[in-house]
Amino acid sequence: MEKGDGMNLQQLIEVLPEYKIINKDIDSEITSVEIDSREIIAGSLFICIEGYTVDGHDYVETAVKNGAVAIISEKKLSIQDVPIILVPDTKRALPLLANNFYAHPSQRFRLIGVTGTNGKTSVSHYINEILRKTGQKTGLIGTIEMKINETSYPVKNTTPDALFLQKSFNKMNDAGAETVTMEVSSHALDLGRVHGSDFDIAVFTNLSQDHLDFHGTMDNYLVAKSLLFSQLGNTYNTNRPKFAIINNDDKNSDFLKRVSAQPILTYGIHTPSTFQAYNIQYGSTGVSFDMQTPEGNISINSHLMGEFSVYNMLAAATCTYACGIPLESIQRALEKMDSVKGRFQPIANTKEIGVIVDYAHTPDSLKNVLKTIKQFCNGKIHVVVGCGGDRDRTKRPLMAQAACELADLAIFTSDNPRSEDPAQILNDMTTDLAYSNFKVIEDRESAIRDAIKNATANDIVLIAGKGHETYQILGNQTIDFDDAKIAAKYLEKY
Ligand SMILES: CC(=O)N[C@H]1[C@@H](OP(=O)(O)OP(=O)(O)OC[C@H]2O[C@@H](n3ccc(=O)[nH]c3=O)[C@H](O)[C@@H]2O)O[C@H](CO)[C@@H](O)[C@@H]1O[C@H](C)C(=O)N[C@@H](C)C(=O)N[C@H](CCC(=O)O)C(=O)O
Ligand SMILES: Nc1ncnc2c1ncn2[C@@H]1O[C@H](COP(=O)(O)OP(=O)(O)OP(=O)(O)O)[C@@H](O)[C@H]1O
Ligand SMILES: N[C@H](CCC[C@H](N)C(=O)O)C(=O)O
Ligand SMILES: [Mg+2]
Repeated sequence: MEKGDGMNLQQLIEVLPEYKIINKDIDSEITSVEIDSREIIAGSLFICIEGYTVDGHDYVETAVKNGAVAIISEKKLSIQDVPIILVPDTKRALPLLANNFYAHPSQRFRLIGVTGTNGKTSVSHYINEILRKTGQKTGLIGTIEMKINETSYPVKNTTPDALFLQKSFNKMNDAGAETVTMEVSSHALDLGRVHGSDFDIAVFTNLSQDHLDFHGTMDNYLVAKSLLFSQLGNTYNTNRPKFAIINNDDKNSDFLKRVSAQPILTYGIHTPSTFQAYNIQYGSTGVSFDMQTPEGNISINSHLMGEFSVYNMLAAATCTYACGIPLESIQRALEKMDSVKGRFQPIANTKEIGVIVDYAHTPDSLKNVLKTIKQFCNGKIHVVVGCGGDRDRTKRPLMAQAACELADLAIFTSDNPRSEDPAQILNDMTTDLAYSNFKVIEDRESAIRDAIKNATANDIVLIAGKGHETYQILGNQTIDFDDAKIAAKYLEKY
C-alpha cells in the first residue's frame, strides 16, 4: 500500500512511548486515522480527543458502528469488540501517529513556519508568491485557505490539528511540493498541533496584545510563540539548512534569539539588521524603499501600503533569501505583489471616497492601519469596527481607544459576537472611553451603510476586523456576510 493508504496497527503504534493493549490482538490493517467519528470509514483507527466542547471518548460506539477497527483512548472504555490502546495522553499520541501513518511527510520538503500577532497571513502569502514566481511547486496553509500550487482548499483554523496537518502535508508531497509555508498560531503551538512537523525556517513578525483569553498573560503568549523557535530543527536530522528569521525592531527579538539554537537572520527598519529598509517613501498608491541585504542593496517600488507592509516585505525577502532565491527574483516579485484578500483591500467605486476593508482585529494592527491612512488622507477618516465575542475581552477598550484617537469618527458595531451578547461587547469597548467622536450601531450592515452614506469627497472609510471573512457568527447562527460586498452595495446606492 502507498503511504497514507494503510498500515498495520502494530507498526503504527510502535512510535508511542507508552501504551497498554486492552481486549484483542492488534494485527489489523488500518485504512485511515481519524479523530472525528463522522469521518470514520471501514478499517479506521479512531483517536479519542477530549475537546473544549465535547469529549471524543463519548463517540467510540458510533465510531465502531461506522467501521473503526481500533481505538486510541486515555480513558477506560466499556466497549469490547475492538482493540483499545490505552495511552496517558491522546493529544500527545495524535501527532506521533499521524506522522507515522503519513510517513513523516514534512521531511520531504522545506517547511517554513510564520508566527507573530499580526502579519502571518500576509507574510506567508508573500513568501509563497515569491516562490511560485520562481517556478517552485508549493503548499500554503493559513487563515484564508490551504493551497497546493494553484488549487485552493477551505480551512477551519489558521493552523489545523495535527491530523489534518499531516494529511495535508502528505497531499502536498503527492503534488511534488518543494516548499510549504504555513502560519503557526500561538494556539497551535500551545496545543501541540505542530508537534512532529519538521520546520526548516521559522519567521517571527511581531508581538502585541491578543488572545489573552487563551494565554492569560503576555509572558505566556510570548512563550507559546517562542516554541516555534525552540523546536526549530530539533525534530528530525534532515540536511536542509535551518534559519530563525526575527524582526529586530520588536522588543521580544532578543528573547527569541536566545530561544533558538539555529542560525539567525534579522530584518528591521529602525535597528541594524541583515535586511534593513531605509529611504522609505509613503505614497497614496504604495510605498517605496531601499533594502540593504548581505549581497548589496535593492530598491522596491511596491503598491502595498504603509510601514507594516514594509515589515512584511522585509520578512518575506529575508525568508526567501534564506531559501536561496536570487535577490532580483525577490525584488521583481515584491514589486508585483498585490495585497492579500481583506488586507488593506480597496473597494473600487466611482465616488470620490476611499473605502478599505482590512482584517485589523487587534489594538496594534488597528493603530497601524489608521496611521497608514492618515499619511495620505486629505479628508476625514471614518472607521467601522467591532470586537469578536468569546475572545480576549481586554483588547476591546484598547481597540476602541485606537479608533477614536486616530480616526475622525468611529462607528462601533458587531464583529462575530459568537455566544456573547453583542450589546455587552460594545459596552466593554465604550464604557471607559474618554472620547466622544464615536457612535454605536450594533447591526454591522447598518453601520457600514451609515459610514458610506455620511462620507464626503476625499474621506476614507475603513471597515476593520473581518477582512476576507464571508460570514458573521451570531450566537449559534452563521450568516452570510462579506464586508466588501456590503460596502459595494451601499457605494452603488449612495
Ligand atoms: C478552542 C479550540 O482551539 N478549539 C478547537 C478544537 O475544538 P474543540 O476542542 O471544541 O473540539 P470538540 O468539538 O470539543 O471535539 C472534540 C473531539 O470530539 C470529536 N467529535 C466531535 C463530535 C462528533 O460527533 N464526533 C467526534 O468524534 C472531534 O472530532 C474532536 O476530535 O478542535 C477543533 C478541531 O481541531 C478546532 O477546529 C477548534 O478550533 C476552533 C474552531 C477555534 O475557533 N479555535 C481558535 C481559538 C483557534 O485555534 N484559533 C487559532 C488562530 C488564532 C490566531 O489568530 O492567531 C487557529 O490556529 O485557528
Ligand atoms: N506586520 C504587521 N504589523 C502590524 N500589523 C499588521 C502587520 N501586517 C498586517 N497587519 C495588520 O493586521 C491585519 C491582519 O494581518 P494578517 O492577516 O496578515 O495577520 P495574521 O497574523 O495572519 O492574523 P490572524 O492571527 O488573525 O491570522 C491586517 O489586516 C493589517 O491591518
Ligand atoms: N484568528 C482570530 C481572528 C479574529 C477575527 C475577528 N473577526 C473575530 O472573529 O474575532 C481569532 O480567532 O481570534
Ligand atoms: Mg492569519
